[in-house]
Amino acid sequence: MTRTPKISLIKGDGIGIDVAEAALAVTSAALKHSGAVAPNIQEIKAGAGYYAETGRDIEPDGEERAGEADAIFLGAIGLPAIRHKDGTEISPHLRLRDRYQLYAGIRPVKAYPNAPQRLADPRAEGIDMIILRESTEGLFYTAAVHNRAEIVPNVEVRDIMRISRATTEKLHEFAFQLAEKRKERGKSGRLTCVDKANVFTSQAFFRQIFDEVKAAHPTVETSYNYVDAMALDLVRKPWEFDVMVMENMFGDILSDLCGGLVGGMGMAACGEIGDTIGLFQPAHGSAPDIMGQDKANPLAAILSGGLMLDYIGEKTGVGGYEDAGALVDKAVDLGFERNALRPMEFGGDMGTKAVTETVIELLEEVA
Ligand SMILES: NC(=O)C1=CN([C@@H]2O[C@H](COP(=O)(O)OP(=O)(O)OC[C@H]3O[C@@H](n4cnc5c(N)ncnc54)[C@H](O)[C@@H]3O)[C@@H](O)[C@H]2O)C=CC1
Ligand SMILES: CC(C)CC(=O)C(=O)O
Repeated sequence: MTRTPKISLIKGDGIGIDVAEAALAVTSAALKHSGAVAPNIQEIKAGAGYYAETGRDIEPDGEERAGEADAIFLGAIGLPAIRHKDGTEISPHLRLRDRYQLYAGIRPVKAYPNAPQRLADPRAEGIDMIILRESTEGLFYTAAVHNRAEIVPNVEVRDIMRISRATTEKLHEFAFQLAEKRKERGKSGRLTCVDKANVFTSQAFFRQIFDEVKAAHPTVETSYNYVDAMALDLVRKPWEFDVMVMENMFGDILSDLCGGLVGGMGMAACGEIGDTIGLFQPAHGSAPDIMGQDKANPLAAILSGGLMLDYIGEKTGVGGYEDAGALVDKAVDLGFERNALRPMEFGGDMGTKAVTETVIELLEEVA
């Protein structure tokens, strides 16, 4: 008998709540079209709003329960007005990344027709690449939520850039396999190691492990870029890149730059994969400047939902999930081709609900 996949749902704060609901509506419609069994969804309360009410950033046992599912879906967490005494924000999702070792943060960057290309060069229309952001260590290793920084109150604070062999080997292996898969699908499959190996020993170690893993993947075309030059190249010739692998903080920053290249953060999907579970969320935050106004672009969340269906299908073998993930991508592709998806985020006339309803209608056509 087919088992029922389980999803842990954390809606979070601000527009995170709206886009998570949009992603659930779309994924549930896609699963119906592919004839798959509906997942069992268990909601977990967490976030800045929850902290303001209860003094906890996630409900009791929430971290453990999140990990009992096949996948976690998260809207966004944080509200700048709600902070800890040390000035940092509420971010229990960083503990989830750490606890479940979600080391491979996949962030697709794709230019769609009729969405704004921020670069005048016509080659920008072909942007289709992936940022692979290590998501458990690097400079986030001492994120305040982990309580690992070296602090001399009011005198000095040291955050640490941690690059471990165990995590970095897995990350680079994932990167090479991803590059190979993309080459099979007709992309260039070129893999760029983005680091700061000219200055930091930790980053030279990151590159050393890249070279070691490369030896087992001789057919993958590789290159190196220092992170500062990478920022330059993402503006002057992003079409030359396919998969870029980097430590956590570099990936955090460059993925916003890449979101900007293809329209805005409402286009920036994300899947954070570990050995036993994956967490899927849009790469953006709670966008307090537009929350409660039906202005958020839900497509980053919807595309992240598509990534989640694909992941659950591959992980559990339950029928219809991978097909449903592909349907979500097809519906979004068709919507942009036809100019039927016009999010307010880039000057369109469609709010969160209208974009979501349109994707659901398009699913009927592509199914
Ligand atoms: N993974 C997460 O949960 C993240 C949470 N945050 C938190 O979110 C809060 C706001 O952070 P910001 O730095 O303002 O980043 P943000 O990503 O929430 O917003 C940056 C800009 O992009 C716009 N934007 C973001 N998503 C959008 C969407 N789907 N549709 C249309 N416009 C969108 C916002 O309106 C804003 O102008 C903070 O509390 C921050 O800590 C920030 C980034 C990631
Ligand atoms: C608010 C942060 C915890 C979110 C962030 O920057 C991230 O996605 O890593």
